[in-house]
Amino acid sequence: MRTLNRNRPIKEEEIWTLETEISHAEYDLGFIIGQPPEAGFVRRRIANEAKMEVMRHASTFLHPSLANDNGDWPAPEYALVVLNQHLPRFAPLLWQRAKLRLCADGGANRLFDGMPELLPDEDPEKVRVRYKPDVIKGDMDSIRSEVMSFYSDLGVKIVDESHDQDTTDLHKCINFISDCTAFSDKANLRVLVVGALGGRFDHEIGNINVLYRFSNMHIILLSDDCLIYLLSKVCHHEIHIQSEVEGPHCGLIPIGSPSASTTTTGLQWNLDKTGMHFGGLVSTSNMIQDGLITVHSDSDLLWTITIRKPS
Ligand SMILES: Nc1ncnc2c1ncn2[C@@H]1O[C@H](COP(=O)(O)OP(=O)(O)OP(=O)(O)O)[C@@H](O)[C@H]1O
Ligand SMILES: Cc1ncc(C[n+]2csc(CCO)c2C)c(N)n1
Repeated sequence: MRTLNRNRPIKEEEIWTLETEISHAEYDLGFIIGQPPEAGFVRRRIANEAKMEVMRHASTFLHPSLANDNGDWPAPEYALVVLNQHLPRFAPLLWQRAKLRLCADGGANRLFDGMPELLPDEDPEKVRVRYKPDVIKGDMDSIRSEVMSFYSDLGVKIVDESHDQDTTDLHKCINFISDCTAFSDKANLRVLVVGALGGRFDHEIGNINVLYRFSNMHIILLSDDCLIYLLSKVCHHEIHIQSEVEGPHCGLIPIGSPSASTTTTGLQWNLDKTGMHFGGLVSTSNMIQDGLITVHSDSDLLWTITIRKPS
């Protein structure tokens, strides 16, 4: 291979040749055994893709008996954030699974009012004491005073950040979880956010923005009807469908930036190195066809899937 003379500018055709030589070297090293000898830069991309990590996703937290069953992979740990919207019917299940529980400001009202409604056979006061959050955090303009007093009397940590009017209450809660040392391995932490979808569109977009702002964390936004999370372009993704609790409708949305190439398997309408952008193709009303969905893309994508209603 030639060496470059760094004292003179490199011409475009020379870069191309250099790329091809690098690709040949990688090809010879066996990164891409079996690939046809196409143009060098194509081989190099394939080589890079072959080295990408696979991230595995499974909504076992919604399954009544499977919360920690993640196959051969390490069991996930959960944190729960309750937002200021109607509490979903599966909130008690997620609560039981979570190691850390937060309410974002008015989310505390929803917990206070909603848990006794979801458990109507029990004494409301006992339910409220049992479902006591670890932290209530936000700018505190929505929590009712009696709710604040009730939880502070129980020793709940209350973090008033009313001085910050530039980040949302959800953002403030995720900051708390991000700084929390209670989790042994943040890579196995899943942050479940209930009440995140439906309702006010600006809030929904603010919640989705938090997925991008904290793209190094695994945050799952939930409503009664569906869940969404971000599939980062730096990994290949395996989504293990929990068909008793989720599906069949799903979508892949290039919300942050367009994708020039996305490839999927396991869907009714798969993509094969297909581009997606707003104003062009976005994958909505797609359907699960297989228990395993794979996705790889040159762009971050939102994955969404419906949550089944109890029959
Ligand atoms: N209608 C809604 N749709 C989606 N998310 C919501 C909705 N209402 C509230 N939230 C979420 O719950 C969090 C707490 O909401 P709350 O009503 O207590 O405060 P807010 O003053 O409306 O929100 P913020 O202070 O974050 O702007 C919000 O940060 C947001 O993430
Ligand atoms: C450009 C811009 N738009 C809106 C807000 C207002 N805002 C954003 S997040 C938030 C919630 C605080 O809990 C509020 C009031 C801002 N600061 N900057």
